Amino acid sequence: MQKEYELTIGKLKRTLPIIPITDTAAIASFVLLGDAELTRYAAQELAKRINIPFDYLVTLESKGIPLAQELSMITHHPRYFVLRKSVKAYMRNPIAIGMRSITTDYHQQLVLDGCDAEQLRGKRVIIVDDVISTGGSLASAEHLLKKVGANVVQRCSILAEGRATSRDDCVFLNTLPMFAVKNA
Ligand SMILES: O=P(O)(O)OC[C@H]1O[C@H](OP(=O)(O)OP(=O)(O)O)[C@H](O)[C@@H]1O
Ligand SMILES: Nc1ncnc2[nH]cnc12
Repeated sequence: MQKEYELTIGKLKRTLPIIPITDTAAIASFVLLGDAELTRYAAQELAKRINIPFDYLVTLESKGIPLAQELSMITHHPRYFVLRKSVKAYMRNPIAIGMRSITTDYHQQLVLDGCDAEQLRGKRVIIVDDVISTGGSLASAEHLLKKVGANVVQRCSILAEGRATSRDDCVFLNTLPMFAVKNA
């Protein structure tokens, strides 16, 4: 099996290791955390593609957080919200729903602090994440936001992977293929 994948995002290039995630499938591992240069550049490029007025960006713990931070500042929206993957003791009236994503083989949850939910009610929000793959994380985020009365007006990510590459309801900067594990 191929060991690495050469990713280009505009003027930047990264070499991603190809990592098996099941007996039959592998992904090019795109870990944004720690890559400040790519985070800022991707946020600048996504900002150019946001084509609708909005009140808040919303992202998912964890790899979406630095991207949402940069994008919030670039678009002059100093407050953004993070959907967490566990309930924390400091949350007030947390609201949780189930979630599945391609990188995690167990059922996870997505959690919104109740105070954040109050602020999001009736607002126009854009969901931002680093990668959309099965769409499971995005679907759960959207479900949770609708449940609290927020209006999702756009979805954006740096990359669309596998089946998400044909989605026309998300803005993304490039695509990532999935890989077959040959000796499966
Ligand atoms: O479309 P999906 O199949 O749901 O995959 C996309 C999700 O997977 C990644 O998160 P991950 O679950 O790896 O968690 P992490 O960001 O906390 O590492 C990524 O940041 C997305 O949120
Ligand atoms: N290729 C990838 N790398 C890291 N996290 C991911 N989540 C979904 N696809 C991913």
